[in-house]
Amino acid sequence: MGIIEKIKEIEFEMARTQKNKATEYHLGQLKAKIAKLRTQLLEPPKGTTGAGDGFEVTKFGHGRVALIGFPSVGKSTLLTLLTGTQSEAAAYEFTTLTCIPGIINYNDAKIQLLDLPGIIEGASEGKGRGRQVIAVAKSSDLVLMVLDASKSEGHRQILTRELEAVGLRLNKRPPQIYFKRKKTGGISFNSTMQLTNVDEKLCYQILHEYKIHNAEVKPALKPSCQYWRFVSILFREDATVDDLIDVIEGNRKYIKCVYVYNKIDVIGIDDVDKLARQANSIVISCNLKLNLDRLLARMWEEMGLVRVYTKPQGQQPDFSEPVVLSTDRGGCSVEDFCNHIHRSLLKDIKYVLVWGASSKHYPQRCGTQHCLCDEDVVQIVKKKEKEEDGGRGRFKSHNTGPARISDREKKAPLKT
Ligand SMILES: Nc1nc2c(ncn2[C@@H]2O[C@H](COP(=O)(O)OP(=O)(O)OP(=O)(O)O)[C@@H](O)[C@H]2O)c(=O)[nH]1
Ligand SMILES: [K+]
Ligand SMILES: [Mg+2]
Repeated sequence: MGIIEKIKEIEFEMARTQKNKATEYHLGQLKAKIAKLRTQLLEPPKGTTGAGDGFEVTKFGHGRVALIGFPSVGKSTLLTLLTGTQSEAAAYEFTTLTCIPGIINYNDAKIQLLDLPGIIEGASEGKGRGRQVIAVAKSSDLVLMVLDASKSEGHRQILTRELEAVGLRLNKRPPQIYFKRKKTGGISFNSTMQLTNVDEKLCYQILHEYKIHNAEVKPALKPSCQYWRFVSILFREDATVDDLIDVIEGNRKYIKCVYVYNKIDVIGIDDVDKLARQANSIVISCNLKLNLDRLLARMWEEMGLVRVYTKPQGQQPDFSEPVVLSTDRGGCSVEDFCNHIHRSLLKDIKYVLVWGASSKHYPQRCGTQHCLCDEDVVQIVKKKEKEEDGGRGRFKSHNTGPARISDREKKAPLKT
């Protein structure tokens, strides 16, 4: 029996099993079984790397966004509109067959946008080009799930399920469960609060499930797994069985997702209003070029991008080319900023001067752990270098609290 058939069989068994206190352990075990099979399914066939056939696109710019959706929802039309790169759009399904990259220039940053073939139910099991598309989604920093506003709401659930099946978790943070394998010492199970979903017995049962798996199936694949009998687990929140399995599997990817409802030109205003009010959703029309600026602003926000402008000592800030950091990836502390410029810079730094929303006064003298905000200006003061004008920057005299550097100030010369 193939892996997919095995998954189907267990799913069938789960559907038949009543959900109650008595069956809770059995259901938990079945869930772990499915998770293990899905992980096996993700391993590329022997002798291949997994991607291939036009889907290998080099990362570029300050972040990567993937367009995921059913066929003919308008993904290619959207890519062409936002990036200027032509991606063929047509009224028939599966017009796009590979991954087409484009670049969005926004706020002095470059965002890589990827157009992809449409996916359908069963994509996670390899239907169509589902597996390749999902692999690209996993490599991105943000997923735009493009939906046809005139079609069934069920599409959103189907796609979410397909992505979940391969270990993608949308708009969710990793479970607060500490999980560590040990070489000796048995299993220690602790929690910082009352647990309502998982108890010690269920937890042991799930672990047991994994031990058996690793004894039977090539332990060489994951050498560390032979020690899974010895683990320490600490629940820091009232997590579920699914959360526990996610932590044990350890290969989940937590990605933000914005649901983009396209083609609102063909539905009524009441329906548009309903869709627009849903969480993590935005409504657009490619045909009427409606709301595309809002979509860009939303992408920027979700990616947590932060522009930092450098100001050399005694000179005007360089507003032409920011250092772009991300709060989600890599962080946006002064240390991250310095590492971005040059790896050896950090050890030479005495402190930095910061103007902008993150500083309490203008300029603020900050250490390397200070967190920077979008559009801050930073001057690096190295060891043995003298502080310029003793901090009497032009912003200081009329500072009234945290504020962004305005466009007017960017254009005006900065007195130093
Ligand atoms: N009414 C309307 N039609 C649109 C809109 N955006 C795209 N379309 C049409 O929808 C059809 C499909 O557009 P595509 O951009 O090819 O869709 P896709 O999602 O890339 O499709 P596949 O590559 O086949 O998965 C085309 O006929 C477009 O003209 C829109 O905002 N409103
Ligand atoms: K199409
Ligand atoms: Mg297309």
